[in-house]
Amino acid sequence: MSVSDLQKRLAGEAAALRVEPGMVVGLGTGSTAAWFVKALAARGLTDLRCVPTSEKTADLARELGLPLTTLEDVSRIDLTVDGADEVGPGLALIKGGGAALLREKLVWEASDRCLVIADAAKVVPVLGAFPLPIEVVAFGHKATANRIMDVLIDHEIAMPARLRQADRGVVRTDGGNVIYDAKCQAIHDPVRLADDLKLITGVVEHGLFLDLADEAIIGGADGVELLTP
Ligand SMILES: O=C[C@H](O)[C@H](O)[C@H](O)COP(=O)(O)O
Repeated sequence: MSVSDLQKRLAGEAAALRVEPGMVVGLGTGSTAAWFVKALAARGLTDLRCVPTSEKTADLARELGLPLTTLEDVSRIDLTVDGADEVGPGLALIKGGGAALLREKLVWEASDRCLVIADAAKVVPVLGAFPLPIEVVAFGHKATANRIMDVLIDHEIAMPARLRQADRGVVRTDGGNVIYDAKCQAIHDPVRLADDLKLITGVVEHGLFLDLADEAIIGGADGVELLTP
């Protein structure tokens, strides 16, 4: 197992210990969240109800026997545990590397507590080295991308956002949208960028998760470290 996988696993296992019987739990998406899901299933807690943030996580949870529910069927979620692509100052995050940002944000915002789990390399002094995912409605997405570019230029970001592609063509999210990844290098004003992106018609969501994480468990060389905003 690679060093980063080991650190992701440590963080996921530590997070699973935070879950108590009877809780409604939000299950994040990605390789780190998958360690959490496996560790949670291994605890065999009773009366859990789990809200997955993607079809992929739902498949894994189902396979491991975790009881699933939906955001429509629960009024609140007690605790959501999820990974991140970057963890910046104040626990500002970039998420969406796995294309699950919209469902993730919906689940996070419905949660009483959000716990982010990551390996040490994800902790950064300034957000933006990881390309910022922006989820866009497929209809007219090139026109929307032009308007995204205008906003990026206003934020002194010169690189155009790129339509995310995979081996099988353009990536579609679980909701059928497409993703543009913006190489920002450094996001100096994440709050203003988040607001400006949300004002563009056709932008469904972006991967800036600001003021949402209550705590982070970071897996490192010497075990886990806890971070708070
Ligand atoms: O859309 C995916 C999510 O936001 C993931 O939580 C994020 O990309 C981190 O993934 P990983 O744990 O695989 O690095």
